[in-house]
Amino acid sequence: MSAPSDNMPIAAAVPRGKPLLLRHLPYFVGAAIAVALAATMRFDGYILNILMEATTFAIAVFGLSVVLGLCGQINLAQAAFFGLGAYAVGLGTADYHLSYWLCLVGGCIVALLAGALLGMSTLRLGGHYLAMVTISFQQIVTLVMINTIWLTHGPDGVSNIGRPALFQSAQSYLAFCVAMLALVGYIVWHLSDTRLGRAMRAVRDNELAAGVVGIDVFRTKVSAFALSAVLGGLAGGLFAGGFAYVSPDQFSFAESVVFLTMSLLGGVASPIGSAIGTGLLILIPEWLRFLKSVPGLYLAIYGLSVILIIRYMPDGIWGFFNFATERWRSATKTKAAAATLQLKPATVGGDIVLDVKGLSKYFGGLKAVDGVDIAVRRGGVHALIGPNGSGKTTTLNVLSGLYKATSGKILLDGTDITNMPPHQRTAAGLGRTFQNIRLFRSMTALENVEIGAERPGNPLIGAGGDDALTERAMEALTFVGLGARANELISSFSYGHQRLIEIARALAANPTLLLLDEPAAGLNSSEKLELHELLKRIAGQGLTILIIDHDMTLVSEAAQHITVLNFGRRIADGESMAVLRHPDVVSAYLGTE
Ligand SMILES: Nc1ncnc2c1ncn2[C@@H]1O[C@H](COP(=O)(O)OP(=O)(O)OP(=O)(O)O)[C@@H](O)[C@H]1O
Repeated sequence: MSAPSDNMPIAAAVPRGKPLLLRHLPYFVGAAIAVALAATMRFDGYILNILMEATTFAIAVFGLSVVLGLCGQINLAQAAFFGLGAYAVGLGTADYHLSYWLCLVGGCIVALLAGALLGMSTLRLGGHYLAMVTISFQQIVTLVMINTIWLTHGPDGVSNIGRPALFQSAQSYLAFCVAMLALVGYIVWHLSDTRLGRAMRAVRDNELAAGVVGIDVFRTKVSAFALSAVLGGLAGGLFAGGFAYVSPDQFSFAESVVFLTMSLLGGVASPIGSAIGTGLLILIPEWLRFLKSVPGLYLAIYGLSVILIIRYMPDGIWGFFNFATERWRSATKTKAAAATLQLKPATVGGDIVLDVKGLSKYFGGLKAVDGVDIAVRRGGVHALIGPNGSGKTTTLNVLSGLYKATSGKILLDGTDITNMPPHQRTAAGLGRTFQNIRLFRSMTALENVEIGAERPGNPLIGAGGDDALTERAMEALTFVGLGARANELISSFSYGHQRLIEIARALAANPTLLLLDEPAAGLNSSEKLELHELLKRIAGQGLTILIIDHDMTLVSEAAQHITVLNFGRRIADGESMAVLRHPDVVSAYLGTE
């Protein structure tokens, strides 16, 4: 690993000195100029329509940058949510003569509810299943718009849609839409640095690890989906007021694909990318209009341009340029000293921190874990060993809630956690690392560890906010010797250092019990020595560790107590040296002469 020692005097930290609004002042100045230009420049009707379309579409595409870019969930029904907002304003103002504002808010609420319901019923599905469900929802909404003629006027659409009294002229309404775009853009841009935004990014990068560090994965996904839907609804409401006419063909599946293409083209991970993609997909057809005289040529060139951009810039145009400047920006972040990490594990229960009774996990007919008892004493290191396939990782997965136990009971510090989902177990004080490292790869080391520190119930963070979070994460990174590299992306760290970051992420959460799944796997001998030193320092602060490892030197030196599994059953348990000399262990695990 060769990590710098934990005595390194300096550690990098994100500057949070200036108040947020002051730091973002240039954004608001730029937005104010854009609104002023939209309100005062003289546009002809054609340009005004293009600008109105680009502005409202961009808000809907911002929704995709939340659900797809931040949270990694596909949504092929954004045009349906856009349509719900548009019809709420259209029908409300034209047929029922309601206030525009009431209809706009109503449309957002309808889209929000539809998004939340759709999300709640489908987000346990992943990947292509989710895509199919969103397509079906999109088709249902389109069919309702076409066929419920008594309500929607069917294919004829809704005309004479009203605008607010304050923005009656097309120009002033455009300025209002630009202001809304700037506001929504700011919220979406800032979202990724909030607790919810970090949770979304963690879910996108590694759903399993996100659950284990304390994030409620399902709730995070539903929130992202609902937020995306509400932005779709808002955009649709603004669009209806801008064009005074809506019809079902404007909100079809094809439009959802256009929204998706806009977000992918510009760079789905950022609202700036979404705005670039929207602008380009609206402008390219206008620029290529002169080609329409040759049948097919226009569409061929349009399609080819989009394919080329996506092929050579898979993260979109903004993602491409952003990546180029990322390393430079992380290198220029300011540095601040970090205090020494304090581990203050809770001590609610008695002498036994983890009490596992009769734990079983069957995969069909295979008894991977079969009636295992483990009692982990408070303080010190307890090892769980056994030959390959003996059930060690399965035991850890059942303990951390990734697998549901077939039978048995798990008590953590006196609390029964047997039926809790992973994030609740983390909140109860369980921390873990993985055999195959599971870090959030699009984030820096510091961001990864901040997410760990953020675990619900971490008494060391409390209401301390972002500064306390950063401080805690810096302390944990410095503790494992990587404080000076806090702002580097995960991809720039060696395998051994990534293991240390995973341990720092777990430590930042101040767990009651730390589960380490083969932390020495893939490390060379000097890295193993450093790991051993680290384990000693962790145990020295009173944190209890349950470790799985195949390295018998590490296990015998670090652990005071060992439990041995073979074919899913416990074959020995007790003080380390006695267990390692036990004849059953020698024959089953270490082999006989
Ligand atoms: N998700 C799963 N579905 C079916 N069988 C599984 C699953 N996970 C593990 N197993 C099986 O359960 C048994 C125990 O596997 P496990 O990974 O827990 O062993 P282990 O002791 O951790 O092994 P290793 O030291 O090689 O990591 C093995 O036979 C494995 O094939």
